[in-house]
Amino acid sequence: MKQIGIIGVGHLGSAILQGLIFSQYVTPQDVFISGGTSGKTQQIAKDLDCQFCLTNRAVVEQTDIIILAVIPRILPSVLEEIKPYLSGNQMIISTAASFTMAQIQEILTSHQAIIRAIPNIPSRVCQGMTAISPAKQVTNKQLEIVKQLFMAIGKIAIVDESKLDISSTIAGCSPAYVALFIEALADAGVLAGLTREEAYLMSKQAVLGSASVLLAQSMLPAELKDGVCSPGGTTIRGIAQLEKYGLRNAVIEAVKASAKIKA
Ligand SMILES: NC(=O)C1=CN([C@@H]2O[C@H](COP(=O)(O)OP(=O)(O)OC[C@H]3O[C@@H](n4cnc5c(N)ncnc54)[C@H](OP(=O)(O)O)[C@@H]3O)[C@@H](O)[C@H]2O)C=CC1
Ligand SMILES: O=C(O)[C@@H]1CCC=N1
Repeated sequence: MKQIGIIGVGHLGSAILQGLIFSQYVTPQDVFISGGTSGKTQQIAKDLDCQFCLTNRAVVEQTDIIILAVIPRILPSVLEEIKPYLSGNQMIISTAASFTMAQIQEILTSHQAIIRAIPNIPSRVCQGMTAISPAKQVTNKQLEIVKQLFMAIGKIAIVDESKLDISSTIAGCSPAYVALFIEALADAGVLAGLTREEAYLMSKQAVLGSASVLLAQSMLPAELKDGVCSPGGTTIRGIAQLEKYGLRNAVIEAVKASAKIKA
């Protein structure tokens, strides 16, 4: 069993932590965590019965795999801080969006085992999606360990680093887009008289069920849409309004903005 470190236990770091424990990929006592100055990390360690470290150095000194889940602005200082304590066979996994492998390597210089992995918040309940891009120097054995780790908390895709920004948007940012859709759907239900509780249950379960049937039956979204739209029925009237108000274009523009695509 490997010891896992998580440096930065905010929204994403805590989702990875909970997912890894929930999946029984690790026992809580094999996870070492450190955070910022808010005191939240100590509380999380207490709640989940994992090991709280006062310093990032202490995490590095006790673990084999180190997951960095601090915001990109803080990442350079954290990399500088841990660099003197890294040994050759430790794996560094950076979850930072838009912080490139070259930028990490420039700071860590000789360290070889570096992986960029962009998971998402549903990892918390082992329904995550992680795009993984290893440095060229990462061995097959090391990559297999990283794959197993993220497969414990969801699905994975190994991609070239050139595809990591767009993967991070499609899977990493999209839970926020989907939450907006669910909220809007529920708002409409409340407008028509459902209670907030009824509206959220119905809209959340409809989105979950839709994604589940698409995945389970390898169904195309268009097939699901066509199947729901009865001839002359209620759904097609709603679809026409979604097209009128530009749902597709709004989503495409959102992705372009998140991924900084200029097309
Ligand atoms: N949120 C998401 O859905 C996703 C995020 N990511 C990436 O994950 C990373 C973290 O994002 P997110 O979780 O949203 O950010 P948060 O702000 O929620 O979490 C960052 C955490 O870093 C801690 N921290 C601050 N300074 C230090 C330090 N010097 N050493 C150790 N820990 C520190 C903070 O602790 P404290 O609270 O105590 O200050 C905080 O809990 C980013 O790089 C982002 O690009 C990638 C995919 C999805
Ligand atoms: O908003 C962000 O920058 C991070 C990266 C992907 C999802 N959240």
